[in-house]
Formats: sequence, C-alpha cells, structure tokens
Amino acid sequence: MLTLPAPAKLNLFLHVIGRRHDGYHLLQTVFRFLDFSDELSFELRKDSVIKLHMSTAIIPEEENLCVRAAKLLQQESGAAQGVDIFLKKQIPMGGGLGGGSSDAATTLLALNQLWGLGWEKNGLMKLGVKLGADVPVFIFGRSAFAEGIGEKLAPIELPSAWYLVLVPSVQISTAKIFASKELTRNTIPIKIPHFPIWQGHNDLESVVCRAYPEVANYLEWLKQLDNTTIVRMSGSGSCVFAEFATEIAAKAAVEQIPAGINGFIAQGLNRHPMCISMD
Ligand SMILES: C[C@](O)(CO)[C@H](O)COP(=O)(O)OP(=O)(O)OC[C@H]1O[C@@H](n2ccc(N)nc2=O)[C@H](O)[C@@H]1O
Ligand SMILES: Nc1ncnc2c1ncn2[C@@H]1O[C@H](COP(=O)(O)OP(=O)(O)OP(=O)(O)O)[C@@H](O)[C@H]1O
Repeated sequence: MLTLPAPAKLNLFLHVIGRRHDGYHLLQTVFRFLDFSDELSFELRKDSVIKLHMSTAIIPEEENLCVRAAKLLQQESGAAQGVDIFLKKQIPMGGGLGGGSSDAATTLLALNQLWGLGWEKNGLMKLGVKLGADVPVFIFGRSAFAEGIGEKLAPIELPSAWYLVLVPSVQISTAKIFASKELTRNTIPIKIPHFPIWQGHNDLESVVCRAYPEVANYLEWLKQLDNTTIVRMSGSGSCVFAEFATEIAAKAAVEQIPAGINGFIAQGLNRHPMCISMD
C-alpha cells in the first residue's frame, strides 16, 4: 500500500487577462501549496479494474477526478494493471483550494510509479491539463507563477508565511463564475519577477461576492484583523484567506473566529510534500 498526500493550493492573486477561442480564460496567477491535504492510498490489483473507496461517496465514482485520472493514464499508457484507491477528503470541495485537481495529480504520480510507466513529469503535466487547468501545478511540485490557462509554469520562491483560511458553507462552480457577464477579462498583464504579490487582486472575487454575500462577509471579517499581509479569495472561491508573516499572528487570528464560521490555519509551502520522492 502506497499512501501519499494531495495538498491544497491558494491563488495568491488571480488576474484574468483575456480569453481563448475555446472559451477558456487566460490568467496570470501565483500558486502556493499548503500543509493541509487530502490523503490517498493505492494498492495494486491483479485485474485491470480501477476502484475508488471512500467513507462517504461525495460524487459518483466515475466522476471522481482520481478515477478519471487513473483511467486516462491506463488508456494512454496501455497499462494492463488496475488499482484500489482509498481517498480521505479533508480539503473542502468547490472551495477554490484545488482539492480535486490535487487528488488527480497525486493519482497520476502514484500510478506512474506503481505501474512502472517511467513517464517524465512533462508528459504527466500534459495529460493532467486534460483533467483540469489546476492539475499541472500539483505535478510541477513547486510554488509557481502561472500563465496560459494556468498550465504555463515558472517556479518562484515565496517568503515563509502562514494562512488563516475561512470556509464558507457554499460550494462554487468554477465554470459558472468564469461564464459571468460581470467578469473583468482585461486586467493589464504584469511582469511577475518585479511584481509585489500584495498589489495583485483576484478578478473572480467581485463576481463571487455579488452572488454569495457570505463570501463577501468573510472577506470583510478578515480585513479587520491585525498583522495581515494579504486578504483575498482563492481561485473561484468560496474559500478566502489572510496571510501572516508569523505562526503566532495566524494563531492569534484563528482564536478570534466567531462561532459558526469554519476555518483553519496552514503553513505555506514552496514544495509539494511529495516533491522529494518526485525529483
Ligand atoms: C480558478 C482556478 O482554480 C485558478 O487556479 C482554475 O483556473 C480552475 O481550474 P480547474 O478547477 O482545474 O478548472 P477546469 O476543470 O479546467 O475548468 C472548469 C471550467 O472553468 C472554466 N475555466 C477554467 C480555467 C480557465 N483558465 N479558464 C476557464 O474559463 C471553463 O469554463 C472550464 O470548463
Ligand atoms: N476527488 C475530488 N475531490 C473534490 N472534488 C472532486 C473530486 N473529483 C471530482 N470532483 C468534482 O470537482 C468539483 C471541483 O472540485 P474542487 O474541490 O477541486 O474545487 P475547487 O477547489 O473549487 O477547484 P479549483 O480551485 O481547481 O477551481 C467538485 O465540486 C466535484 O464535483
């Protein structure tokens, strides 16, 4: 049995700078991993079946991104073996933390190893983007500045930071937010090496806040905290976060969360937790 983490990510900013002919949006964003993860275990099977095991089925098995990733890799590589996948979810779904994409990436990395395929990272990333725009960065394995639809990645080293993440009770469809008429799609492109992250913004934030007042209220609450360096929404929401330079400051903030609001603190990582075995 091989057990591996699938970490959450934050988009420290997310600028929408245009749109492709197929409707996908051109972005500029910074991805950062968190030490807050789902857990996946993999066990080889004697037959070619791909089977998912979860304590509570959140969505139909064949729609789960782990199963879709495993089937796609099996199909593209011609692997004859199957696998039992055991998934423990911790990352909120539809929260903008990339949980489904991270589960898919960990599955591709694990099966490349277990099935003895020997694919390079680049090949796995190209396969990954077919499953979702957020999948490649989890295979890339480093904090990154991303362009294109989120798949053109350049590594960056970010200063150490802790994050208070608030989890509104709504799940948000990424496709719906990108389809909004109100979305600003013409943010002026920036040159990342010289761009201060705190000056960035998330173009999806105002669209989400209008449709989901709970998200707007959570952001307002974070903004009144002391010692924050950034307060923003991640991805297409619903989760919002505040960045702190020290763990002490993040812990002081988490203690102030009003009853009934769900949140957690996590450290920002510059490497995917599997990175040591991946490189
Ligand atoms: C918002 C982000 O999380 C930021 O990292 C990602 O851009 C979304 O990545 P994801 O969840 O992996 O998204 P996908 O599953 O590829 O796309 C879901 C839907 O969002 C829209 N979409 C997604 C990414 C992108 N760059 N432009 C888009 O317009 C498309 O309508 C697509 O059908
Ligand atoms: N293993 C999985 N974990 C979570 N969601 C999954 C999984 N497989 C498929 N999904 C589907 O994908 C949708 C988006 O899931 P996810 O939790 O990754 O959203 P997200 O964090 O908003 O994504 P992103 O930030 O990449 O837009 C879910 O609503 C669910 O229908």
